Amino acid sequence: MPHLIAPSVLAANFGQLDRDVEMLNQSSADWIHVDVMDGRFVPNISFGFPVLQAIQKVAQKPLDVHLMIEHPELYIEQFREGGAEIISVHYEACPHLHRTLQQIKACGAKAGVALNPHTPVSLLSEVIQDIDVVILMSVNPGFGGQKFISNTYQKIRELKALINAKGSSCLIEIDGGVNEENAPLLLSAGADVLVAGSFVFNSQNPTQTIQDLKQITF
Ligand SMILES: O=C(CO)[C@H](O)[C@H](O)COP(=O)(O)O
Repeated sequence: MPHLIAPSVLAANFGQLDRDVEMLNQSSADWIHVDVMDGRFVPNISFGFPVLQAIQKVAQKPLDVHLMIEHPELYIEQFREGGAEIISVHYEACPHLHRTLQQIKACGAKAGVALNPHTPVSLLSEVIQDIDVVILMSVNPGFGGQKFISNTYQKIRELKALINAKGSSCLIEIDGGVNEENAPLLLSAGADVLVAGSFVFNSQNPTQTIQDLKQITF
């Protein structure tokens, strides 16, 4: 499967969100990554339902919603109604992860689980067959523009081995500090989806930057 690119609108210009989402529509982006932060699970607050709905009105690509929130199970249906096609919750925020994954699937979305940098992939061993996407955080969640954590390469290889061992079809998504230098290494380690925020939106030509990420061969 060719790899997927999911630009993160966390790094977009919120004063011109329509314009930036329209740029993503016209680009070779595959998904639109939407980071929801509650100021409790992570030390930052991004946005919630009204902004998601504003994105949904314009977006013509699947919305990949990454919930960096406590008690995500309280809001799954609302995020689905807001247009989320992929809903990812954090392993660290879900004491009843299996139940939360079933809840996400029951409302018709793809189910994702995100792991903080310190969380081992082996903890997913009993649920990997129930997961559509694992997000490996390659920065500590909460802020865009941080430095990539290089331990991620090893985690990708471990996760790939777990996926293969269990016969899962789960995708591996990498989120945080992705750029043109680490992207080929991430893909060769086994990543399927690359999230990129600052690298895309802070570039001179975001459309071209997305195209460059999409065309990486390794
Ligand atoms: O989940 C996130 C932050 O918690 C962002 O999606 C991630 O940091 C991407 O931004 P950048 O590419 O700027 O690192």
